[in-house]
Formats: sequence, structure tokens, C-alpha cells
Amino acid sequence: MGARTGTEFLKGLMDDREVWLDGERVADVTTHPRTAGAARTLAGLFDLQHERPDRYLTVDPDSGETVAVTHLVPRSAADLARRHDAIAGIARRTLGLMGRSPDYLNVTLAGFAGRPDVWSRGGNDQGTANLIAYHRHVMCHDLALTHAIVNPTVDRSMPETAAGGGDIVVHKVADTAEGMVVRGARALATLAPFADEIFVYPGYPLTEGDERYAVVFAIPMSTPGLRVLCRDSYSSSAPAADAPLSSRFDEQDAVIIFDDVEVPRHRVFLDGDVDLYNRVMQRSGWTANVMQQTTIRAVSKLQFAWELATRMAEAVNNTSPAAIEMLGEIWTYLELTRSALTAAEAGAHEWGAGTWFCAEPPFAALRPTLPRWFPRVTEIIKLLGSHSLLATPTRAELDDPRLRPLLERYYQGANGMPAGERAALFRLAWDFVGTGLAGRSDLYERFYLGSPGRFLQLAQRQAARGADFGLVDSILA
Ligand SMILES: Cc1cc2nc3c(=O)[nH]c(=O)nc-3n(C[C@H](O)[C@H](O)[C@H](O)COP(=O)(O)OP(=O)(O)OC[C@H]3O[C@@H](n4cnc5c(N)ncnc54)[C@H](O)[C@@H]3O)c2cc1C
Repeated sequence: MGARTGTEFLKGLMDDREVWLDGERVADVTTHPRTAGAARTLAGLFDLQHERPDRYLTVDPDSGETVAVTHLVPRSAADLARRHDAIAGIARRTLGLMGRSPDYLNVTLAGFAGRPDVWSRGGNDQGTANLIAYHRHVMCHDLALTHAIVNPTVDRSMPETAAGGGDIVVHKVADTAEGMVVRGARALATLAPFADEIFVYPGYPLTEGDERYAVVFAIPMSTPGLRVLCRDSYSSSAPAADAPLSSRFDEQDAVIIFDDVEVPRHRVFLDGDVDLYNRVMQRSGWTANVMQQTTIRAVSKLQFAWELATRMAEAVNNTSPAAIEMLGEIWTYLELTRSALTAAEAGAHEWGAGTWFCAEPPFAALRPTLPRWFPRVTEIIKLLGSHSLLATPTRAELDDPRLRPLLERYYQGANGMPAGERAALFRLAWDFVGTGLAGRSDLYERFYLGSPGRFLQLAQRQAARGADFGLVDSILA
């Protein structure tokens, strides 16, 4: 089949999936007013690959199919550069606001499939073969995946697997003739209503005795018993002129309940091996792989934020030292992120089994740092925008002949900027930092790869393990 079009992608979503939103079971996510906007945006990404095949598509040498570049297992620095270019195009189209555009999981799955040396340890040969076959299936059918790797928080004083009498964390309850039955819940699956399949892989480590929780698998979203409970929608049905971001980019996040779901045997990639479950994320180069995608997205979002903030200051002729300083601050975050990405890509190397990922240290530094920079960027845009963020008549008001002369006079910007242009700019800014979608975006940046506290500790432990303390020792000597 190969790379799909937007129409083919939308058609694939019209199935029996059980999606709950605002207390209602959504019959068709492609037409429901709360999901149609994002579905259209995602369809646009599938069409984009056919508009610029040179950038987004390549021929899979094994099947001869034309597939998305982001599905390929990177085998060289050149492959990573090619992948960068495709990811950057997608991030640019979505302003970095759709963190889980399908390329995120394309890259993740390709990275796992490229490390059979890690997945097959301890005799997991069948699981590894299933994983590799699944990667080929996803690539050749150009499927969009969601993922959920975090357990719902119940009681932080006890092991997660003990919560709710041991029934909350996803676990195997039975083997069947066809595969196995799983039960439990996971959070927080971004893109879930718009995905073809869900991929469940390890988040946090398990301990000995947790064998029934050590499961990795993937199933279609329409699998019976799989229930998708979306958070409140932040999608706006207002015209794009009034809600430029909320009308397009609410990629949704959902808790996934596995209500005794049967997983076919060929879709089980790991079953019962706690040691391997704990190893696959740390040993497969996951961070170095996926953070290429997430950092490219972050660069696009920071670039957008800096351009937007700079235009906001210009719109009201704000040349105060305080404003310039804050704009410069956003620019430093942008350039530091871009530089870390460049450094990580320059240090790319083979990680095992002939698979190439970026160097990890620059990403290990960014991972706890970006969640602190993004909220500061939001704060700066609010400080720069002040009341102007809310003095933004709608397009209908601007077009109303009774209001237009007044609005043109009282809502104009500096240097003759017309009221309509000024309102559009500050509306865009408010949708970026102040609306429901913006609040969700803030939480996303803080937590989408885990919490900064955990990653600072991880970064320090890794750095200390590899250090020789030569400078301190030399002066002490
Ligand atoms: C909008 C959004 C979308 C997301 N999308 C996805 C997705 O598609 N798929 C997916 O699997 N996950 C997704 N996540 C991530 C996931 O749901 C978690 O939020 C994330 O992994 C952090 O885990 P947690 O919420 O349990 O927080 P924790 O990591 O437990 O952190 C909560 C608080 O406790 C502190 N804390 C806890 N433990 C420690 C520790 N050991 N050391 C220091 N501090 C600690 C943290 O600093 C933080 O303030 C998403 C999250 C958000 C907010």
C-alpha cells in the first residue's frame, strides 16, 4: 500500500473505536465538531508527503513500496539527516504544536525495530520477530500510532503495581488460543482518537514478581474492550481567523482503559520478562532516537514563539529595554535548543545492530531543561502582550459596518498597523499562551517526556558514572 493520502487516513478512522468525549460516545472522529479540526490537520500531513515526495518519501528496498522517510530504520548519519528534514517539514506545518504527529511514533517504532540485539535478550526471539514484522506492517500501511507508557497515579506511597489491589496497571489476565487478554489503564495517550493503533511499551521500571505487568504489545484502536476517555476538548469551532490554533491543533490526550482486551499473539512483543522490560528503554537508545524528533519540534515551536513575540512588540512599538531583553531571552532558548540538536546530530553513531541514533548527552541536558524554558516563554508572551491579548475583536466584529470605523480608530497598532492585523496577531498570541489549548500545551511541555525532576537526577547519575573528576583531583593532588 505505501504512503497514504489524507483521504485514506480519514477513511481509516471511520471504524468501531470507542471514543468518549464530553460525556458522549463519538460516532465519527472525522466529522464530530470537537475532533474534525485536528483530523483535517493530520490528514493534511498525509497529503503533504505526496506534495513533496522528494522530502517526505522514499522507496523501501525490501517491499519496493513508497513509504514515509520517518518509518525507516536509520543506518547512517545521512539517514538521520534525511529524517531530520522530513520531521522539520512536519513540525513547521504544525508550528511544533502537535507533539505527537504520527512521525513521533514512526521514529520510535523504527528505533525499536532497529535494535533486535536488545529486544531478543533472554530468549525473546518470537517477540522480537513480531516487533520487526509489526514495524514493517506499520510502515507499509502508513499507520498512525498512539502510545501510552505511564500508569495512572493512584497512591504515591505504594508501588504502582500494588494500587487498586494490583488491577490498575496494565497486566495479562489470561493466555488464550489466539494470544492473551490484558486488563488495566494507561495515561496519557495523545492522538488516541486519531490513531489507527495503540502501541503499549515500558514507561517506568517493574520489580521482581511483577511478571504479569511486563507486557509490550500493539493493537488496533477498534479492538473490542479498548475504551478511549478523552480529556475535555480544547478544539474551537470558531473560524480559523478567530481561533487560529485551537481550530486546528487539538491533538487530544486520553486515558486508555483495557477492559479485558484480547491481544493477538503476533502482536505481543514482550511477555513476562521483567528484566527485559526494564532494559529495552534504557539500552535501545530510545532517548537518542526519539529526542531527535522532539527537539526538531521544539525548535519549530520556539522559532514560532520568538517570531510571534517580536511581531507583538513591533505592533505597539515596544522598544523598551525590558521588552528587548525578554525577546532576546526567547532567542537564547531557541538557539541553545538548535545548537544542542546540531551537537547531538554531529555526534551520531552506530548504537548496535547497524542502527544509527544521535549522541545522547546534548539531549539528556535538554530533556529536563526544555520543560522549564517553555513555561518561561509563555510568561514572556503574556508580559509583552498584557491587555492587548484580550483587546481582540472577532473577524465578524471587524467586518460589521456599525463597528468597523470605531475599531479601525481604537484598535489600530503603531506605525499605521490596521486594527484587523493587530487583532489577528494578538488573537494568535492568546491562542498560543492563554486559551484552553495553550494551558494544555504548557502541561504538555512540562511532562510529555516525563517530569524534569526525574530527568535531572538521571542526567546527574549518568554524568557522574562517566566522569573521571580529573580537574578536582589534579588540584587536590
Ligand atoms: C498533555 C500531556 C500529554 C502526554 N502524552 C503522553 C503520551 O502520548 N503517551 C504517554 O505515554 N505519556 C504521555 N504523557 C506523559 C505522561 O502522561 C506523564 O505525565 C509523564 O510521564 C510524567 O509522569 P507523571 O505525570 O506520573 O508525573 P511524575 O513523573 O510522577 O511527576 C509528578 C511530580 O512529581 C515530581 N516527581 C515525581 N517523582 C519524582 C522523582 N523520582 N524525582 C523527582 N521528582 C519527582 C515531579 O517533579 C513532578 O512535579 C503526556 C503528559 C501530558 C501532560
